Parts: sequence; structure tokens; C-alpha cells
Amino acid sequence: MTESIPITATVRGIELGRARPEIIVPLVGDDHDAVMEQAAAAVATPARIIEWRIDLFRPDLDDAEDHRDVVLATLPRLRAALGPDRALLATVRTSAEGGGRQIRDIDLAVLLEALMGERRAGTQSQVDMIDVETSRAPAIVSRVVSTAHRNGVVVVGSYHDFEGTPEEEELCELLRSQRRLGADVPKIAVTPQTPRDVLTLMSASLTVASEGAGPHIAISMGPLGVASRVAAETFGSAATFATAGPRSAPGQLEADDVARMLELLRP
Ligand SMILES: O=C1C[C@@](O)(C(=O)O)C[C@@H](O)[C@@H]1O
Repeated sequence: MTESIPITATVRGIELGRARPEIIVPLVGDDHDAVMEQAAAAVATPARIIEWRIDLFRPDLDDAEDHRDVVLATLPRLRAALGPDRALLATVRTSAEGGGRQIRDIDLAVLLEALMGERRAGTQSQVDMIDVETSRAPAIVSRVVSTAHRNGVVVVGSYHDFEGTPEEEELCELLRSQRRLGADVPKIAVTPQTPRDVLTLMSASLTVASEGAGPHIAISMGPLGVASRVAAETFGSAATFATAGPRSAPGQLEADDVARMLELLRP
């Protein structure tokens, strides 16, 4: 019997969806120096993907254009600090999904598009992956997805629930619908109220993984959900978020510990 080749999403030679789950370290600094300091700590861990939580950057700047200007000024320096082998995931988590910034859909689209830039032939966008919340206006999601794909940027589609864990079938459908919207890596992060909720999340992830449509990320947040962050490979999640300093969500563990756990828990 021949084994089917998994569909993967590749950034900087890192193949999401094949072999061991990737560790993603978030940078949550509120200004340039804090972000650069956290980036230095992140590159000293085994994480190969670094997430810049842009919604937490310069909260003093309410104006979308002022905020965009400082973000774009820091981007090349952050990119350089990561070196050629680490991928940069840019995330603007809106307050609607537990993030730090209240932003109009149109300003969000302009910011995400500016981050991806229009690359010239033979060059690479400074951002390798872009996070888009798939519950934003459909026109905005599709605009961001098209710009990303035109520029060779991998799209992470996001959904967060900080209150509870929907039913398994709903979780599966969320991941499938994110992929239909153009996400290369659908992602759900939900909150367990009971241990069984953690199983529900893992089971939904396993179901979707077995469909073989491509990589996805599934997280059960908070202290109860920690198992989901280290057992990612067993239930088919392509990546897990872990820290090198302050965390960006409840339940995240240190990247070095997670790397060890992923190795120990390899099926
Ligand atoms: O979407 C996610 C997942 C996350 O919420 C977590 O639970 O690890 C952390 C966020 O930084 C990231 O954007």
C-alpha cells in the first residue's frame, strides 16, 4: 500500500503539516525595544516560527495610520533579527477575538496588505505568514487572502472562543470553512470548561487531520487545555504556541519545555 503524501504549507523551508509540529513563539512587546528584546530571546529557542502580535504594539497610538507607520518602521529590523531560517507570522488580533486593538475592517486590510508589501520578482515578502480572523467581513478576508497568495504569503485563518468549546462537529466545520475561505492553515483556539472539552477539541482536530486537506492548528486554551499544546502531533495539529518570555494566551508553556515534550510524546 502506498502512503499518501500530506498536503503541506511551506515557509522558509519549514513544512507545516509534515512530521513534528512547529513551535510558534509570540512577541507581545508594546514598543520597538521590547519587541526586539523578545525576538532575541525567541531565536534562542527551538521555535522556527515567530509571531509578531502587532495588536499589542504601540497601544498609545490610536490612529490607524500612525500605528501602521511605526509597525512598518520596525518590520525590517525585526525581519533581520530573525535571520533567514525563521519564519515571521504577522498577527493583528482584534479586540473582538481577545486581542489588543479595536480596528475597523478597512484599516485592518490596509495594515495587513502593507505588511505583506508587493514583492518584486525574485524577492520574498518580509512577512512569511499572515493571520486573518475569518469572522471579519468576507470581502476583507478575501482581499487579504488574495494579496497574501499573490505575494507568496501563507494565510493562517483564525477563530477564538475565550468562553467555551463548541460541539465537535461545529469545530470541524469551522476549520473546513476557514480552508474554503482560502486559509492555508486554519486555526481554532477555544476554552475548555471541563476535561471533556479538551477531548472534544482534540477529536475535532483528528477528524479534520484525517481528511487530508492540509495542515491546521487546534488549541485548547487555559490551564485545563495544556495537554493540547504538547500532544499536538498525536491529534494532528501542525503547530503549537509557546513562550520565550511573556505569554500571549492562557496556558502557553515555555518553548524549551514544549520542544522537549513534543519529542517525548512523539507517536
Ligand atoms: O491564535 C493564536 C493562538 C493563541 O491564542 C494561543 O492560544 O496560543 C496565541 C496567539 O498569540 C495566537 O495568535
